[in-house]
Amino acid sequence: MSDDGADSGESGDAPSDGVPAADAVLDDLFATIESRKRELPEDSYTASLFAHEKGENAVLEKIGEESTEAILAAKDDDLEELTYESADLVYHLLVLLSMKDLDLADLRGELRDRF
Ligand SMILES: N=c1c2ncn([C@@H]3O[C@H](COP(=O)(O)OP(=O)(O)OP(=O)(O)O)[C@@H](O)[C@H]3O)c2ncn1[C@@H]1O[C@H](COP(=O)(O)O)[C@@H](O)[C@H]1O
Repeated sequence: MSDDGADSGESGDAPSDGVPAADAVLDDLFATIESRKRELPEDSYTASLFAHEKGENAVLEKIGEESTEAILAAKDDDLEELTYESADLVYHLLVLLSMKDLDLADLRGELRDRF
């Protein structure tokens, strides 16, 4: 996928305030993650995952934690918390895909092939 437009809401249908439209948010988030991987800015949490001394274990641990938190929220029927933890989980999964040089096209292709 293209790395252009990372962080600037340039997916074509973004509002002028730079926040991506809901249907573009995964693409814009992934473009931002790819940009952080490339540029490694010091103040970026995403960049800290790519540069972490634990290597990929840092993001794998976060995926484990966020999965557990999502499960606990579901067991509690706490839908707001489930949504919040699911967003944390998806974000960290996208970081993992990027770390492994996969992208949203790979994920979309796999899901589409299951229809
Ligand atoms: N979507 C996310 C995102 N989701 C989660 N996180 C971070 O993931 C970390 C999760 O930590 P924790 O497990 O402690 O979760 P918590 O929410 O703090 O607390 P609990 O889940 O334990 O209740 C926090 O530091 C969050 O800030 C994210 N950090 C960044 N992004 C996106 O990435 C973009 C770039 O961010 P930077 O790399 O920081 O510039 C941002 O603009 C966002 O769009």
